[in-house]
Amino acid sequence: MLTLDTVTKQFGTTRAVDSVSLDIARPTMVGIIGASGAGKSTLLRMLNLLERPSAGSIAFEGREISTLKGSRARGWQAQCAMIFQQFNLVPRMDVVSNVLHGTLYTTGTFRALTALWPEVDIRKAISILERLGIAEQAPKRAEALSGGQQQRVAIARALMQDPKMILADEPIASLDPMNAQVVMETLRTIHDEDGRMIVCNLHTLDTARRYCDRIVGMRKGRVVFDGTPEQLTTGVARDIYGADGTFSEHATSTEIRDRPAAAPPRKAASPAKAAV
Ligand SMILES: Nc1ncnc2c1ncn2[C@@H]1O[C@H](COP(=O)(O)OP(=O)(O)OP(=O)(O)O)[C@@H](O)[C@H]1O
Repeated sequence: MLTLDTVTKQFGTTRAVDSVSLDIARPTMVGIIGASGAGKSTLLRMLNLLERPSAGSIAFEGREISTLKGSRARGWQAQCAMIFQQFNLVPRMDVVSNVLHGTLYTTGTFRALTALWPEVDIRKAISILERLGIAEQAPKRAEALSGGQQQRVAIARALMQDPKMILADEPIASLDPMNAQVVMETLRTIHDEDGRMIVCNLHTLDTARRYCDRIVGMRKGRVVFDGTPEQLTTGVARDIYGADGTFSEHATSTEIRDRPAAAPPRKAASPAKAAV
């Protein structure tokens, strides 16, 4: 499904991503972990063409995407929605218009400039907001919402694209533990219910273990771990982070492990499942 073959990204003398090869055979929830500067964001940004590889290839369903240009590149970006740590909403615009911006890859900017959204799109946007539990926020300005609500608006905007894959670059890094939990459960539910691939950069080990089927550990641009949550032991994590014996998992924890039993149904991760 998604195949990276010796993908490298060089910025001047910095090799941000170094010969990364990954094969993800079916929609999976993948977590990418690693210390700051390990290359996680650069890897994600290459997947949706915000950056181009210096070498190597990225193929989705057998089609090379890293060399796509113009409308073909935009077509791929529509299938490969991205959400960011800082939400990237238009703060003074109402929530539903922010969500409708998710259609721009397919409809062009004219709609946004004129705000002439087709009723069918408005209904779709509201139904996505309902699904994410924030429909009552639809008329409010985005800036009036909490961080967790804003990130759910960003997820709604991504879903408006009906993407095959959602890329999330540190989606909970700006959120408190409760909002982080809501956002991660939202992404997991979208994965479970819609069968969309989700690739998520995460700073916190407990979050990666809890929500992802497969975890990729990066260090200095290279993949140094690729396995299941169960295989991500403290010793392995210490290697990924290049830490010594004083390494404490607590330092990378969002402390959302002990949430009450209100979690949505979650597929159990298994070695067979993750080995894709
Ligand atoms: N546009 C750029 N120009 C030059 N160097 C860059 C650029 N983007 C990233 N880098 C460098 O590439 C390396 C990897 O950065 P990247 O942001 O991908 O790491 P990261 O693992 O996502 O880090 P963080 O968790 O802090 O976001 C770093 O050394 C960074 O300074």
